[in-house]
Parts: sequence; structure tokens; C-alpha cells
Amino acid sequence: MTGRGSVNKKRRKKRYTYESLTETAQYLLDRVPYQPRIGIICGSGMGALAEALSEPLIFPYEKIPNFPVSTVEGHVGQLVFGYLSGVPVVCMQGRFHYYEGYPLWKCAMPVRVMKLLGVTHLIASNAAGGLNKTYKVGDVMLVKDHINMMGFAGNNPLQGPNDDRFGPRFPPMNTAYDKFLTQKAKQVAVEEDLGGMVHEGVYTCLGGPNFETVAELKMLGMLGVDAVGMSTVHEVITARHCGMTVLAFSLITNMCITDYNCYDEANHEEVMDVGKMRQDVLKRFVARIVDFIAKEMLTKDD
Ligand SMILES: O=P(O)(O)O[C@@H]1C[C@H](O)[C@@H](CO)O1
Ligand SMILES: Nc1nc2[nH]cnc2c(=O)[nH]1
Repeated sequence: MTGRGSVNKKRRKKRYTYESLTETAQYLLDRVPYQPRIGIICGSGMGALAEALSEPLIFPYEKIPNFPVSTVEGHVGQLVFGYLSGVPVVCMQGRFHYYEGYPLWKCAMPVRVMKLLGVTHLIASNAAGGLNKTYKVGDVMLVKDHINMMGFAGNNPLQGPNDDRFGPRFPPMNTAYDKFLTQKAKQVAVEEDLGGMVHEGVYTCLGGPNFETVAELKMLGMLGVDAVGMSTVHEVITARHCGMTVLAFSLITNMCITDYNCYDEANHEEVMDVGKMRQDVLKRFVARIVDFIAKEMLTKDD
């Protein structure tokens, strides 16, 4: 390969360093008059979560040094800083997926940037297919654990040289999802009248972009998976590696089809429609959780 092609290939492969990520964070800190403490990642169709922020400062990904760009419909592709429940937060309105052609370390890169910005708590949302038969479209599943399917095949966002300034070579993952915060989120859900629609379950991320076959879904069900998606796991691993406290939830946007006699098909339009349908209730839900983190958890970290 010669000329532009080889230059692009080198760029794609070049890993971020602590220094290059610091440069990205510094670019943002030079333009934002505060440090966000809570990071929020919007799932497919859930970009409206960022619209709840007051005094928004918006940075399109293509303008941020070293940032990848969003290529998926329903992921606007911008970082939004602002206040939610009076708390300074940063929100990813659009995330990166493996199927877009980005390696997992690149998909998870914004989490490390958040860390360098001062974020200590991450709220990651996603759209997912419901595999647990008791779930319904529009329900919310608080993630209590994940199965890193891609990791089974050796694909992990922490693969490659470890930088101890972010975290240890061998991070534990049995406490990935904060129990205290998850319990509180459940309580908030009941108070917000989401009660019957909120579950706790196991999420898995597949590489995508295709939705699953019936046999694949049957297998995942046997493994104990409650909801299937194409994101979040690599972000959570990266966040836990650098010591962040994590809450994650899935919006169940479609039920997984495990019946060979059913001819319905999963599709991205439906995923986005359900995200829009639930956007107001999710905005309130996330705002309450941010309020709780600020009052009950941030002070302890200071
Ligand atoms: O970014 P998330 O995980 O919310 O997006 C899900 C997975 C695919 O990107 C897309 C499929 O419709 O929704
Ligand atoms: N892998 C996967 N991702 C999704 N995102 C939204 N729905 C689904 C689904 O059914 N499968």
C-alpha cells in the first residue's frame, strides 16, 4: 500500500497514549469553565438525554483532537457539557461501535478522556433486545453484570501495553456495576412510576452489525443473558480499569425472536422509535440518578 492509503492505515492503527488523551482532555478543559464529575453515554435513539442539560456547550466529535466520528443513525456525534440537576456533567450524544470499523480501544477512548476531565461516575445507556421472556418493549433493565462475548475471543479494549496511570494490568470485573447505585436507580424507577417496567439483568455485547439468529439467541439465553446489544461492555471495562463507579441500563427496544415460526425481524428504525418513545421518562430517570450521585456519592470521593 502506498500514498494516502498507507497513511490512513497507520492513523487507524495508531494507539492513543496517555499524552494524546491528555491533549484531548486539555482541549476541552480549555473551553469549558468547570470539570464534569459525571459522564453519561446515550444509547441508540436516546440522544435526547443530552437535551436535558442546561447551559449546554457542544463539541462535534470531528472538531475534538484525536476523537473518532460517529457513523450510525441515531448517534448525533457530539460531546455535550452542561448541568443536570445542577451538577456539571458531560454527555456523549453518540458512541462508537465495533461494527463501525473501530477497534474496541478506540470505541472506549472517550471514557478515558472523561476520566482525564475529572469524571468519577459513569452512567452508560444502551438500546438492547430483550431475551428474558418477562421483559417487554419499553422496559428498562439495570445491568447487574455482563458477559464479555468478544473478550472470550481475545478482543478486549485493554488489550495491548498497559499504562498504569489509567489502571492495573489485570483489573477485577466482578464488581463492575455499582450495587449501591443500581439499588438506588431501582428505587428512583419505582418513585418515577417506572416500577413494573424496571428489571435487573445480565447484558451481553455482540460485534454486530447484524441482529442475531434464532440459534444464537437460544444459546445466549442458556448462558443467562437477559438483554443483547452491541456496546457498553468495552466502555464499562475501560471505566472500571480507571476506577470509575458505573451504572448501566438497557432500554429494551425489541424482543429477541427465538421462535423459528415467527417472521418478524429486528430493525434499527424500531430501536430508535422506542428510544424516542421513552425519552421523557428516561430524562427524568437519569436526572434523578445524577442528583443522587451528587448528594450521596460525590462528596465521599472529594
Ligand atoms: O449504541 P447502542 O448500543 O444503544 O445501539 C444499539 C446497538 C446498535 O448500535 C443499534 C442497533 O439498532 O442499537
Ligand atoms: N445485538 C443486538 N443489539 C440490539 N440493539 C437493539 N436491539 C438489539 C438486538 O436485538 N440485538
